[in-house]
Amino acid sequence: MNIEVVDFGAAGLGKPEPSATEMEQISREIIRAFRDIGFVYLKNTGIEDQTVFRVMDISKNFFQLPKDIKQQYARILDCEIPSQGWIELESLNSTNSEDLKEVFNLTSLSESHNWPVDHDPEFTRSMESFFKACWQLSVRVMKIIALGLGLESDFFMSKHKKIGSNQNPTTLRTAYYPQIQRSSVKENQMRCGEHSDYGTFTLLFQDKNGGLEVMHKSGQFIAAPYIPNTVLLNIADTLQRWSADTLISTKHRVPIPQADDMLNKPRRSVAFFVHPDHNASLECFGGLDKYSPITSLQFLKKNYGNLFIRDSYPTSD
Ligand SMILES: O=C(O)CCC(=O)C(=O)O
Ligand SMILES: [Fe+2]
Repeated sequence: MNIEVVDFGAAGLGKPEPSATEMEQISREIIRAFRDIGFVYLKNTGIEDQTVFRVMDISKNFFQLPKDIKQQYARILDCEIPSQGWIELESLNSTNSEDLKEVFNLTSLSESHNWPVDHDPEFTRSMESFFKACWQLSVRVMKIIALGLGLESDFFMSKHKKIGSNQNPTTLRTAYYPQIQRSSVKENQMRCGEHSDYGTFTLLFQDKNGGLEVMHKSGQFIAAPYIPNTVLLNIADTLQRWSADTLISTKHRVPIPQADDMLNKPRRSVAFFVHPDHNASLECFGGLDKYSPITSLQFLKKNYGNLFIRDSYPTSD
C-alpha cells in the first residue's frame, strides 16, 4: 500500500521535448499509479529540493513578522481574489477545530493586492518565481494526463489559460506549522484536517519532517513521507467530477505527531493548487455523462461557497 514513485525525467523542466514514446510511458505509469490512490510521487521534474527549501526559508521570514504587520496582508474573502493573502489558523475541515498552521497564498501575478513587497521584497520575488516554475511543470503534467486518458494533448491546457490572473483561482500556498505543546491541542485538532483539494490537481512539497497521510482506497490512512527531490502530485475534486470519477480525489491530512521530538519541530510545506479558468466548461470527458456540464466557477461556488461568497467573479473569453 505504498504511493508509487514515477520518473518524470524525460518530461522534466529544462529538458528538450520528450519523444512520443517517453511521453506515453510516463503517462501510462502515472495513470496506473492513480488506480489505487489519487497520489503519486514524481522524481526528476526539474524542481530540486534546494529551490523548494529556499522558498520555505524565505517564507519563514514573513511568518516571523509581527502579527499586526501580517494582518495588513490578510486574505479578504469579499474581493475578486478571495484566496490571496495571509491566513492564520485556517480550518480545512469544518467539523474539527482550526488547523495548527498559518499560510500565505499567491493567486494573481498581475495584482499587487495583499503583497508584503515593502516589508519583504525577497519573499514576493521568490513566491512569484516558484509560482512560475510550478505552472510550467503543471503544463507538462496536463499534457501527460491528457495523453494517459486518450484526450487531445492540449485538452487541459485549453481550460487553464488564465493561470496567474484574477480569472483563474490557481494558487501557490506556503505553509508554516509551528511547534506544538501537546497540552494545548484541542480534541480532533490536527496540523491539517482531513480534506480533499478542490481543483484539477495539486503539486505538494513537504520539508524533511514529512507528516502527510493519505487515504488508500481501502479507507486506511497511509504515510506519505518526504522523499528527496520529488513532488507529490494528487488529483483534486474538480478533476474527479470532470473525469466522471475515473480519477479519484484522495483525502489527506497532517495529524499531530505522536513522537515528542517531532512536536518540537516546526513543519513547512508548499503546495500549488491547479484550477481551470473560472469560465471553463467542465463536461465529463470520454463520452461519459455522469454529471451535467458546469463551469469551473459554478462548481467551486456550489461546493466551497464559504470561500466564493460573491455573486460574480471576473471572467472573459
Ligand atoms: O502541508 C501539507 O503537507 C498538506 C497541506 C494540504 O493538504 C493543503 O493545504 O491542502
Ligand atoms: Fe490538501
